Amino acid sequence: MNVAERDLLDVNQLINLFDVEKLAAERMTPMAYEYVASGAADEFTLRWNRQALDSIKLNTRVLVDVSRIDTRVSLFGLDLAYPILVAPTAYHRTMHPEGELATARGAGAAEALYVVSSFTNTPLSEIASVATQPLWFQLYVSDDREQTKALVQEAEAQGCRALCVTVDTPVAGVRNRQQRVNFAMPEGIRTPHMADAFALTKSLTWKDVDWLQSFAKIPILLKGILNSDDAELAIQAGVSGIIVSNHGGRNLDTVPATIEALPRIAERVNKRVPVLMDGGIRRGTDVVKAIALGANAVLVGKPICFGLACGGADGVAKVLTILRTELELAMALTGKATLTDIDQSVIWR
Ligand SMILES: Cc1cc2nc3c(=O)[nH]c(=O)nc-3n(C[C@H](O)[C@H](O)[C@H](O)COP(=O)(O)O)c2cc1C
Ligand SMILES: CC(C)CC(=O)C(=O)O
Repeated sequence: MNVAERDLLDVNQLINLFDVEKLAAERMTPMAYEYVASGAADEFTLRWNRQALDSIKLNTRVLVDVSRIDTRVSLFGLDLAYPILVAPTAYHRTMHPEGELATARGAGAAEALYVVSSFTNTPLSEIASVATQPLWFQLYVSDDREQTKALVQEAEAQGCRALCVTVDTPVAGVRNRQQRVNFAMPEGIRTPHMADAFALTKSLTWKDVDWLQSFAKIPILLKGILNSDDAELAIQAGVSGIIVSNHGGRNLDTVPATIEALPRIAERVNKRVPVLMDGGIRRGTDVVKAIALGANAVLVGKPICFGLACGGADGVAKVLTILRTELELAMALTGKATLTDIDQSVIWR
């Protein structure tokens, strides 16, 4: 049996996103698994992201015509089939030999937008050449601002439709589980767009946001906002969108779950720009909850990595298709035929 056949066999057995992680744990090197699965320090935030979503109850309406469920959403002029994006995650060749190429193919097959990390193991030009759905680019600003400017221009040249500037990582968090396995790039795997994690700048400020906007030709979103005052500053700075994120619990431990931070940020933003959210989204009902509490769309990180590890492009597509299908079922069962119908009334108070 070749790798592709084995991947497919396994992918067909996956029923939900928790199955995907279980199989991935068997399939990945311990180093790669720990890198993906772990959170910072004592992993309170990592757990809270899930617990907070689980603890929200849904309020249903019956006798609503749900024969046509419409999950479409428009973001910055892009029409997406459903409001679930592939979050930017680093180092995909540590998870599957085809790395980011498989991720792009899987996202394409599942009609999902893929946000490509600055820390790819594959040149962006190659990823763009296999992508069949829009790409966005996640930008890490490095100490060398000329390198950063060249990277933005490369992302634009490769057709990326927006930039997600990550603002929650002046340093990576206390990642004890990564330390225990001495996480490092395996021999022969490179990061063509970033020297290494030490190149990240610690001096990123609102001035850099102005600077990026002075030459970027595509919309800029700030990824990693948890504080509504920062959301306000982001809007004053003129950014096009906000991503509420705690980096999947990987940076500062004991910050709140993103679903807890989302409502106050959404309230402050008051629809002036789109608000996206990530962290712990594993079920279609989680997507409904995020939209009800003010998100225009969500992103998923770890499940995509695990899907990739289980079955390359097919695994990525499977994760997205499971989540999309669950979202459609959750909408039908709550009596919400379109995303705009999903408001706070769907949350049980
Ligand atoms: C393995 C891994 C690598 C990540 N790499 C990046 C990255 O390069 N840039 C970035 O902005 N966020 C990165 N993140 C954070 C994700 O974009 C996202 O915020 C987070 O994974 C969402 O939470 P979830 O994994 O619970 O879905 C990474 C997350 C994981 C799990
Ligand atoms: C190189 C790392 C800082 C990439 C990242 O964002 C992560 O591992 O969470």
